[in-house]
Amino acid sequence: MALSLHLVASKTPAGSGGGSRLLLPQLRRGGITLSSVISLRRRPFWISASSSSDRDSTAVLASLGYSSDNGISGMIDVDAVTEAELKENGFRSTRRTKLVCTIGPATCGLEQLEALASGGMNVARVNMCHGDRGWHREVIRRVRKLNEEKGYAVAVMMDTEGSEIHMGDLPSSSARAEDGDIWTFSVRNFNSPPPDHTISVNYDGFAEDVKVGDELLVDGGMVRFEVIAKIGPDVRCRCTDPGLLLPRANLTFLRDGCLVQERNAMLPTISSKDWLDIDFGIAEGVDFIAISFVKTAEVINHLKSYIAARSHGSDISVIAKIESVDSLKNLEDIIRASDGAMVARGDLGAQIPLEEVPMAQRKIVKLCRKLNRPVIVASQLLESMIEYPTPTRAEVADVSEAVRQRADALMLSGESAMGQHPEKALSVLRNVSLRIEKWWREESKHDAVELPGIASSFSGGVSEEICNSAAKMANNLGADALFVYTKMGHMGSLLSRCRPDCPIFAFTPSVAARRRLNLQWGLIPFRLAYSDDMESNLRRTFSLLRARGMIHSGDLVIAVSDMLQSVQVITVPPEN
Ligand SMILES: Nc1ncnc2c1ncn2[C@@H]1O[C@H](COP(=O)(O)OP(=O)(O)OP(=O)(O)O)[C@@H](O)[C@H]1O
Ligand SMILES: CC(=O)C(=O)O
Ligand SMILES: [K+]
Ligand SMILES: [Mg+2]
Repeated sequence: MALSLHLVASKTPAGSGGGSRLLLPQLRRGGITLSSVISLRRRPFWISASSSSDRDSTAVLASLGYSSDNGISGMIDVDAVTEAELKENGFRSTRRTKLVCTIGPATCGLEQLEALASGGMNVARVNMCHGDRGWHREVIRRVRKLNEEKGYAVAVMMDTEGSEIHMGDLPSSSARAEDGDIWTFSVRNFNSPPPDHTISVNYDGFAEDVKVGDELLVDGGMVRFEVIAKIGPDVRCRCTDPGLLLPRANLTFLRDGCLVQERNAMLPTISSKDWLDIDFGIAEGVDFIAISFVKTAEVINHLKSYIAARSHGSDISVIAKIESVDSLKNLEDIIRASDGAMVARGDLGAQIPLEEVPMAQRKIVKLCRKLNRPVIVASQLLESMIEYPTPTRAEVADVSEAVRQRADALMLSGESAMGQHPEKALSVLRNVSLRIEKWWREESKHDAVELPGIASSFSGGVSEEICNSAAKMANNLGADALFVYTKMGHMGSLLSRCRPDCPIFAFTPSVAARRRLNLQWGLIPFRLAYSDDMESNLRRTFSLLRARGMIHSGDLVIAVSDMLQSVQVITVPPEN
């Protein structure tokens, strides 16, 4: 199909020498209202520029159809935190890295949830390993209630238990294993809490699978035991690396220093309990389902068909947790099949040598960016803050590195679920993200990451090219913001993938798409009904955002739309 492009300068400001791209920033600073439209296929490409006296700009706006209302009216939805941040700091310095908080006993109350929401939590995660469905239902409903009543836009992620081996509940919230202590790991069913120094294990084959001499790792090696005897359903172990035992902690075992994996192959990635949890998640309308211990792309495809059949049009994103050797082997296929990925460093560090985890993280983050899937870096980012009010310098360096790698999101686990300082931990993530992002921009480190074409259709290819060009234009012109009108969020994600210097305002008519966009780097999602008349959309958006003090006349905006597949460069006009 031939694309014909026409360039028409509709009006040239006196003395400006025309509307060349390099002149655009000067034109703007010189008080010139300038707009250009590049439209592929359905419209000619044209650029117009005018001086910014009110009358002239009004004339240009009128020529753009700005004065005609197309009948769509109503409000724009933006969350309370974003609005406050935009007003306070101006939108250039809004946070680009998104934050996920695991909700547990320390944060499940309405007030605590609100403190996290107002502290910048973009996604609340509930881990189905812990608590019962009633508990999780209550948390999800509280988050929704806060969204509805207080104007937050926190998305909900449900994380499946998976069928890996883990410990059962403990008589209290934690127990300490000391060096040389003898503990019994048992597959017996205990009706009440197990006796002292005894831990129940969820997998019936456990006692058969382990051998005397094996090393048993709790939580990826936070505590270690040596198997010293097997007596029927009981496995007696001696503690070799002391530490804290937490309820439902994951168990792995090593034989001659190597991970024992046979049993993994026997168990399904999604257990029968997980399927019930997934039904629960669909019924509660969660935004993301994170699948633990993914081994292949098939399981993701299967789950996505299942969700499509059951969720009646509502769209739930499936996040693949990369936390096993198998998932690393099939990484690209898994990420292609999923809607996003999580670098689940906790369990990953139990399956591969710890010193390999940073490389795996980097590889996963890069690949997700290439394939345009949001990626979350998770586990132990601020582990010491479970207990202490300030992080270690090493933890801050770790968070900085994830931000520098431009991961879409960072996640708190125990720090927010059961720690002493959930809000402080969140504020550390927020402050470090802001600082490192600012540093990155000051250094003007435009990414050298090569973004391969990923579209499977011509139209998809056009969207991709438009977003790549728009992001580049925004960087080169020093634009204040990118605007993207995106029905399902796809164009929004393509822009996010470019990691441009300016923030991306994403307008979508869908409440669910808006919440999902919350997981993606640099996107500020708004809900807005819009028409296929871009000029009118822009006029409305400008007036709605200007009225709320979120943009100002004179700001340079690059607008992209998925309906027209167009790019427009426009200066926010003065109020009429
Ligand atoms: N709903 C909950 N109820 C009680 N404790 C919880 C809950 N959610 C989390 N926790 C506590 O917080 C700790 C960290 O939570 P998180 O969900 O990140 O566990 P994890 O073991 O790292 O994740 P995963 O099980 O997915 O590998 C858990 O070990 C548990 O002690
Ligand atoms: C988050 C998670 O599942 C892990 O790190 O293992
Ligand atoms: K889990
Ligand atoms: Mg895990």
